Amino acid sequence: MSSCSFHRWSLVEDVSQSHDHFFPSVVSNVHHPQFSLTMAVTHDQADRGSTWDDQDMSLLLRPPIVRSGAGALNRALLSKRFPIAAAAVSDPKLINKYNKALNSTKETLILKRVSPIAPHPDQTLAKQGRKCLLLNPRIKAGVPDTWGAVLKDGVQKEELDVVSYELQLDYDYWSFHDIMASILPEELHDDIPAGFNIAGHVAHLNLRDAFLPYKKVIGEVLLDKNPHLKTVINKIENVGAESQFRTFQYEVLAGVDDLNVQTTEGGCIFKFDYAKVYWNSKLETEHRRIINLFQPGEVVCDVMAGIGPFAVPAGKNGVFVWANDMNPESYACLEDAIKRNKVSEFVRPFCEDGRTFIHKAADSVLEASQRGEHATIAAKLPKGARTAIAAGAPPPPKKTVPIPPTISHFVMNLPASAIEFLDCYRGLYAGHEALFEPTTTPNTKLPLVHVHCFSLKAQDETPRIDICERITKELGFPMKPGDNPDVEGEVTIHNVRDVAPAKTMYCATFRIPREVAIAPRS
Ligand SMILES: C[S@@+](CC[C@H](N)C(=O)[O-])C[C@H]1O[C@@H](n2cnc3c(N)ncnc32)[C@H](O)[C@@H]1O
Repeated sequence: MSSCSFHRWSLVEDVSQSHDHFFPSVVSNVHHPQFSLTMAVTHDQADRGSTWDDQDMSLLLRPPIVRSGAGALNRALLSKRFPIAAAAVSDPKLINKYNKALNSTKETLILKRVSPIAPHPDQTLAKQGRKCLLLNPRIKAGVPDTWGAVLKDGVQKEELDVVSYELQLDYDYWSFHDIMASILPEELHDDIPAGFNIAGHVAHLNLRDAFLPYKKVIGEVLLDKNPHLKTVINKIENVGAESQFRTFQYEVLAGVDDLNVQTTEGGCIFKFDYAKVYWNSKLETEHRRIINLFQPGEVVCDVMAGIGPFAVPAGKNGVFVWANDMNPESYACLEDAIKRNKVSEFVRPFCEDGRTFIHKAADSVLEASQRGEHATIAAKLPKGARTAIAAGAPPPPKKTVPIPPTISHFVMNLPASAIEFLDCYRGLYAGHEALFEPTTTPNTKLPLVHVHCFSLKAQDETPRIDICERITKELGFPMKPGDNPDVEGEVTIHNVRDVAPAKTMYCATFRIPREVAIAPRS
């Protein structure tokens, strides 16, 4: 019954504008078309016999519906008052005792970013330092049936008084998602933009057509709710379709038109103009996964290195990287990142077509090794050495790390077309088969290739078969899905991320088959 009265104010106050999804169980007594969804949830909750916990309360106190998303953002309209009850304590010293007690019975208002302890709603008493505890919305000031034992007891002892309280929540309180749900039409709620690509201070959206009428408001709210952002842009053309370097056309939705960003990934700093080079913060996990496959002292060839999110952190780990990108702007940023992150002993930048670079890299690594090129690194200091050096002891001699003759890994992250570069591995080590097992001690394996690609999003074997067929065609050697890339002809396929409802980005890893690597170069 208590929830009835609660419900009544909800109706009076909210129905015209509400999209409140959660009401107490008796809501099913009310006949209103808006409540059909509500009832399903409510009954489920009644069945579970649950109380209004933290999550329920935040879902209960929703912002008003302001369907003005296509116009200017009017922050003032996002303010709303909620009539709730509060337990006013007769003596401020009692506030902690009752806060604890009412909290344990879930009778206080538990709402993120809102303290349940507030000044007394009566201004005069508030000025005297009187305080109150905000209560769970199911508790009504004038309805003792809704009070629990702690409240009843406190009132009886005259230590508490249950009073009406107006809780005001405004634009600053609501989350981005709350505000979007308030502003956007209901049919868009399932797909409210989330998980943007963020580069430094820039958030990059890729809004579906249905969201375009609301794009400016979306941009503004995003800026308001993310103080570290200064610019929100939206892609206006298809990535890759217009630029071989994977840059894109954009419009600024909110904030300053400045795409010169600085960001960190893998413990390294990158500075770049986001309009001119490729960067995708959603690939951080994939970058880390691949980097973790490399051993210090190995050589990696990053054929489409971009500004170096694989290469530069790998270099920091003591991995030699031949890093190439055909985009001169990316090359310039890569050079900058190498210097900025002090990895020039390990990372070498190149700017050419990956197709020609693959053979050149194998040759140039071999030549560098034969010339005895190496990195010189500071030796790891034993415990206490720093103090000894500071006191005048000579520092330990630097360590020399030789460049090995062969490449251990090739990375090819150009998912739209990298598979089409695989024919370039034919003849990679033509005339140099003695560099690899079984001739070598210890056994040197042929390079692993990690090639990114797109294929169908599917749970079955379809994408794996599709990818292996495409690899087979380019290599001229039969390749099939498998678990162990050390078995010649087997390809392990890692699901990187979904990029569209029916399209997934994968990474296929395989060892270059001997026959392919030692085939004569054409
Ligand atoms: C998807 S981005 C990946 C960049 C980087 N590896 C990363 O993970 O962020 C692909 C890169 O390939 C470069 N690229 C495009 N065509 C190329 C080619 N033929 N040879 C070498 N690089 C190429 C682009 O400039 C772009 O930087």
